[in-house]
Amino acid sequence: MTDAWNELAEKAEAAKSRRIEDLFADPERAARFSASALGLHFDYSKTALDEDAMAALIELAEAADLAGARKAMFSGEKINTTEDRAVLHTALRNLDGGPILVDGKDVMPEVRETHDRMAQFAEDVRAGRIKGQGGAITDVVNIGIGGSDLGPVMAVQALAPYHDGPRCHFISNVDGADATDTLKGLDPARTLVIVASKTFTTIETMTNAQTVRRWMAQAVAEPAAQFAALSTAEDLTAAFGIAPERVFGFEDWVGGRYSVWGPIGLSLMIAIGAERFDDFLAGGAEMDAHFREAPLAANLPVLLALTGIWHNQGLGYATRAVLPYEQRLLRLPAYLQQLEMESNGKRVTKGGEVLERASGPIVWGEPGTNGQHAFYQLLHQGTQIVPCEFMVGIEGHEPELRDHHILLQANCLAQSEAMMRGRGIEAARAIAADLGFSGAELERQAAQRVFEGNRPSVTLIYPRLSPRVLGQIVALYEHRVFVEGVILGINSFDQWGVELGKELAKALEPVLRGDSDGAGKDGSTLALAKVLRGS
Ligand SMILES: O=P(O)(O)OC[C@H]1O[C@](O)(CO)[C@@H](O)[C@@H]1O
Repeated sequence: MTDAWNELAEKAEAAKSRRIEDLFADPERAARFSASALGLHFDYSKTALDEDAMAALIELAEAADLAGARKAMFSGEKINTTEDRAVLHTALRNLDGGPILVDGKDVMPEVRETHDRMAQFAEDVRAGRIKGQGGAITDVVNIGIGGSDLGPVMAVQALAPYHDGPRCHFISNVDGADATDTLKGLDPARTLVIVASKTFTTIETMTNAQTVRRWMAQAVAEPAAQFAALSTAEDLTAAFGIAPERVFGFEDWVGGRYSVWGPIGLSLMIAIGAERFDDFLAGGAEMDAHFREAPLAANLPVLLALTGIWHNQGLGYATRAVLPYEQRLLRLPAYLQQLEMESNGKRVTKGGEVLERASGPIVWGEPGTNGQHAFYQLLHQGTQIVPCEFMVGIEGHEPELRDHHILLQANCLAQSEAMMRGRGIEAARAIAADLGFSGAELERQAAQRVFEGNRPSVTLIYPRLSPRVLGQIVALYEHRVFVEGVILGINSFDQWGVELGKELAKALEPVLRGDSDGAGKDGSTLALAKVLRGS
């Protein structure tokens, strides 16, 4: 691996003196630095990558035995080594596929059985065969956090044009404002509550679940009868009082941030129906097949990962902006934050050695065009370089508003063009002169209008954002994170970094209630607690 990393460092050093725009002297560059599959088109030509750098990146992937790691994941090996678990979210979308063995047992019959039970339940709710105590279900409230919230919330919003079921709402934050504002206006007697928690112990979710049950109890005789649960912990769902036929279980080989494909996706299934949910799964399965079969140099998740490695570990750019030009992908950046940062934000390798390089970028973003009127100023002229990932659909869902869509696409392309080309001092001077400035003032005004350019971006183009296309995109990003993790040598499937804060919060509760003096706590924490207690 060291040789491959050294090789990459050399290529990155060489690239620093290169202007991306100049690489387009090669008329074939856009074709050679892009790839298409399954109707998706990924363009990475507006980066400083050249053939040599690409070869070094592919070599890095090969040196990390990406092909072997991929095979291990898909075949149910326990690649989550700290928790001794297989990683098989791909099994949840393998409905038409063959057996997958974990500890010698085929997991597919149970996956299919749970999927079919979910589908029956979802369709019964949608058709009014499963009712609330005041009539047909009009609203569904999903209570969950992290992976038990972000996947469904992102997908439900992304697929709004396909909703024909009850309205879906989401409560995640332990801030009582979330439950209060979400429940306002809902009829408890016609609301289905889904408690989504892999562990069924997460404090935020359990606190919200108790609160919502009390809200429900004020209006109906049997509040628990209007609850369902999605969890691996069936003993705890029973203790909460949820009937077994309303519990949809899954195994520990589904990581929270990879769980939208199974029971955690129930709210999505109720919103869009079982058939369309299956299209979403089919899209994910198509991406799985592509990831397994396409050669590395034409493999979309691999290419996305390699451009990520190039920008973060190679060139040292600390953050990455995800910029979907699709308002319905409003929550995709938050979803990807968890997917990428909880998976790869690690300090040591699988073997426990401290990482020698950055473990992954800070991922952030907002839909365009809104972001253009907010933070793009820094992307264009700020002193830090932020590689951008643009996303845009060939078509929207509003054919009657085609003008809007063309404007959206034009803005998306204009931004990546502006980032790459910038605007030199001569052009800036001409603008200042046109505005009537001269002499020293002209120079001062012109300097403000210079864009250095040479800022890298990649662009993903997709057909209309249908359930199938969304499935492809989500699986694309999952595998991208996997590839990056393999190259870095880390375990992308545990999340020990979230534990310490949870433990400390538990210990601080009595301090904030005034039941403990917080002996052993630092001075700042005690002083802040005192201010919060108002004493
Ligand atoms: O589904 P659960 O067990 O409630 O966990 C919710 C989230 O909390 C985390 O464990 C992190 O705290 C995430 O990995 C997970 O998605």
